[in-house]
Amino acid sequence: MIKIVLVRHGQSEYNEQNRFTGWTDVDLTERGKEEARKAGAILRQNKFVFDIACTSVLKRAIRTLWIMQDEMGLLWIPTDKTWRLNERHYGALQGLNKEETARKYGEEQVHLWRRSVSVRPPALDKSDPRYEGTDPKYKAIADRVPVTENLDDTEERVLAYWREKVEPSLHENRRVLLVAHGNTIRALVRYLDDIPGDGIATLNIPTGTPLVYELDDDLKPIRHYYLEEDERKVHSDAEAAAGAPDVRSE
Ligand SMILES: O=C(O)[C@@H](CO)OP(=O)(O)O
Repeated sequence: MIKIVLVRHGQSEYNEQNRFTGWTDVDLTERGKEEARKAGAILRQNKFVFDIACTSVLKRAIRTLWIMQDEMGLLWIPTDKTWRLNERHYGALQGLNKEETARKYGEEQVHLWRRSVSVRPPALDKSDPRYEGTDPKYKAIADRVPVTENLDDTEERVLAYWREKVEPSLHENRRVLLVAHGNTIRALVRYLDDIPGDGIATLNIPTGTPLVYELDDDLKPIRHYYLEEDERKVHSDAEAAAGAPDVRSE
C-alpha cells in the first residue's frame, strides 16, 4: 500500500487577519504552531513514519513541517523545498483584507478570484514593492516569478513537481510527507481525484490537519481521509465524494 500525507500549514498571520496571502511570506500564529504540533502528534500516535518531506519556500509551510518533524522525531529526514509548492499567487490582491475587498468589488467577484479555476486576480505590477521577482529566494526563476495565477496555473507547476519528484519517490516505496498550502493541495486533490471543471470550487482544505491518500501501484487513489486529534475522526469517503466543503480553514 502506497501512502502520502498532505498537510496545509497551520494558521498564518494573514489567515488570522483575513488577508489574501499568496506568495507573501508571513509566519504562523501561536495557534498555527499548535496546529502543527497536533498534526505531528496525531501522525506519531497513528504510527506514521516518513522517509522524505517536501514543502514550499514559504516560512508558514516550512515552520509547520519543522514543528511536525520535531514532534515525530523526524527532524533528520531529507527535506526538499520548492517554489513549485508555494501557495497560488494572488496578484495585486496580496495583503488586502478579504472582507473589505468583497465590499469594494462584490462577493461574487471575490468568490471568482478565490475559487474559479480559470479566473486570475488582477496582476501585481513588477514595480510594486510586493513583487517577489527581486527576492534572492527566487533568483533561479527570476524571469518566471508569477504576477498572478489561477488554479490551473498553480496546478501546472505543482504537477511538474509531483511527476518529477514525488511520483518517483513513491514508486521507490519512500514514505512522503508533503506540507504545503490550501490551493496547492486543492490542485493536487483535483488531479488525484480527477475532479472535473469547477468541481473543486467548494472544497477547502483545513489548516494543520493531515490528509492521508492511499494509492494503488499506478498511484491512483484507493481512498483518502483526514486524521484528526479530537476523536481521530475519519471523514468518510462518501462525505468527500459529495464535495462537502470543509470550512474550518479560517
Ligand atoms: O490567501 C490565500 O493565499 C489563500 C489561502 O489562505 O486564500 P483562499 O482561501 O482565498 O484561497
